[in-house]
Amino acid sequence: MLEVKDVSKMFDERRGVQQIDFTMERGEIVGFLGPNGAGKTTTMRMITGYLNPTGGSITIDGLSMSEHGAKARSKIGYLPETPPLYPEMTVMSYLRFVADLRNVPVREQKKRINEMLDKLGLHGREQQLIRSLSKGFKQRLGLAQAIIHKPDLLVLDEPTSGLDPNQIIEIRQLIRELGEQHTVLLSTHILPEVNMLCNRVLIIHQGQIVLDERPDRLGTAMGQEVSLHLEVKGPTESIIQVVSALPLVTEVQIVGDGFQEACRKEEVDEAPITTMDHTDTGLEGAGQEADLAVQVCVDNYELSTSQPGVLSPQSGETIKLRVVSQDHSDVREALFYALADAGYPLLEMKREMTSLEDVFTRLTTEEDSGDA
Ligand SMILES: Nc1ncnc2c1ncn2[C@@H]1O[C@H](COP(=O)(O)OP(=O)(O)OP(=O)(O)O)[C@@H](O)[C@H]1O
Repeated sequence: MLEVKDVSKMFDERRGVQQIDFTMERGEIVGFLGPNGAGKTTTMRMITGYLNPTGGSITIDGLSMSEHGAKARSKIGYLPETPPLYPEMTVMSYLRFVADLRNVPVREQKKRINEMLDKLGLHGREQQLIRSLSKGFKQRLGLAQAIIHKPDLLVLDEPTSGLDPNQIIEIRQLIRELGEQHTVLLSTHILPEVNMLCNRVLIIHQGQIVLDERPDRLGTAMGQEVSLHLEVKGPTESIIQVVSALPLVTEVQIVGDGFQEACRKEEVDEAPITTMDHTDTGLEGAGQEADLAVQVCVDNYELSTSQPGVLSPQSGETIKLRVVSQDHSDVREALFYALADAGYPLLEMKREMTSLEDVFTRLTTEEDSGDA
């Protein structure tokens, strides 16, 4: 529904945005992140038609912003960083004013304004002067002016900035609800807000998009392995055999206390992490005999899993494993059933996620290099 293609806006040689390229599909809530001065507001102002790009094209629902500006703008609602409110107007007179401005048909205006009062919790404040509203209520009114004409795309520039924690929760809830009916582009400096609200994240740095990814795939995008952490009850070797026999499992590590305990029993030097590589077992399908060419490596000490009893914690003991799968495939169900079938209770399983904070810091603190 939105296509931003090769869009640039240079204010001078250094400042502005260069060759921004991304699309948004209907129903998406996209978080737009970047350090101060990265180019978020400039990009949003071009998308909403407030600023003309120096190059590239912006299309909304097939309508080019440069050729069909008014029609394209009618499909967009925009809440700038500072809501465009008139302090001397009452809430009601302001809503009438923006309904006119946004060409809401006169016969529909009363109903539409009522919907806005309902949706944004503004009932009872119709006659209040805008200047006497709290910041949270001003933001609600700002959202009302952005959606009064039922736009397809909602562009929100730091909508929770400057609000107190309660107001932030309220506005986030409103954004979540609005996201059910509108496509939303949301800029923010609050990274957890993106995890809470968005199904995609764009990071802009020094005027260029440096990341476009789903929040749950950040690790993959950064070339990091996605791994599962398991806690399983039962004998170490047998559990390792069961887990490593799964065809898509490529690596198993024993982590944490269980293994240290097992090592001490055998008077092996303390080694909290072991690695078992299963990349080349030749397994092709589930249920096949596993050629357990698997070794548990502890520093220079190697233990073959085919020698039973070498690592055998007492019954009732649990082990913690880190499991990596081929091409980040989802092996959670397979692990669950394999361990259940083998009679080893799975006590915990969680995915190790790369945090948005890590990714943001890595992508936006690099020096201004030639290819930045
Ligand atoms: N009207 C303007 N004239 C000159 N330079 C400008 C203008 N507007 C923005 N800039 C510059 O363009 C760059 C991008 O600014 P922009 O406001 O888009 O960043 P931002 O990511 O929204 O930052 P913030 O998070 O601080 O709001 C900055 O270097 C800024 O100084």
